[in-house]
Amino acid sequence: MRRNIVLIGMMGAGKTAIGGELARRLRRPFSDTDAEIERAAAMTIPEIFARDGEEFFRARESEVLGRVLASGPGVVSTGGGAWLRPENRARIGEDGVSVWLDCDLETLWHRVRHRPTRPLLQTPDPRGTLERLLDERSPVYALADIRVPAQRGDSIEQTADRVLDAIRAHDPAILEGK
Ligand SMILES: Nc1ncnc2c1ncn2[C@@H]1O[C@H](COP(=O)(O)OP(=O)(O)OP(=O)(O)O)[C@@H](O)[C@H]1O
Ligand SMILES: O=C(O)C1=C[C@@H](O)[C@@H](O)[C@H](O)C1
Ligand SMILES: [Mg+2]
Repeated sequence: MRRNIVLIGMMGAGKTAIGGELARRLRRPFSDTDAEIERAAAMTIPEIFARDGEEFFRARESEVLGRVLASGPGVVSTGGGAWLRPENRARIGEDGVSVWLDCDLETLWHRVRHRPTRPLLQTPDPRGTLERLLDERSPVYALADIRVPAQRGDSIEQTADRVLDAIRAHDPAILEGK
């Protein structure tokens, strides 16, 4: 049963912000896998990357994702890399509808450039890194059930409206089911 609404996409696309808005509107529990990992580890994501490495983080991410999907129906915001692992995509497909918040490079860069909270962007050329990640990942994000454009001109409320319209068009039962 496709119970959960699962937001995927690049860092800065708005998964956390839009996910919280959707959960409030639908009165469903909201989970953010990055926040759950930080809470369980009592460390920030940059600290986990620095101490234990990306592979360790990815393993925790898959565990947390499985746990929050099983506890649905809810709204789940994933970390930007979660959808890239085939096992995570399969798990999301079993228990949720995947929604790609598709955001352009300029908007992403505008949102993430002043934040030191994304370890993958701690490179000599963070904008170039962001662009490369966007190019590499977009074909994989495109495997999501639903794509919603999420550009800078749109408010969080407008993008949340678009997500709900797109889910309704895809399968209205997702919004009705408890
Ligand atoms: N229209 C908008 N849609 C989404 N986010 C917006 C919008 N306008 C401003 N923002 C801000 O942009 C930032 C979006 O980042 P957010 O943390 O939601 O992205 P994310 O996809 O969860 O990234 P990550 O993968 O790093 O967790 C937030 O600070 C949010 O408040
Ligand atoms: O895009 C990514 O790979 C990441 C995005 C963030 O949400 C965090 O999950 C972490 O910084 C990695
Ligand atoms: Mg987030």
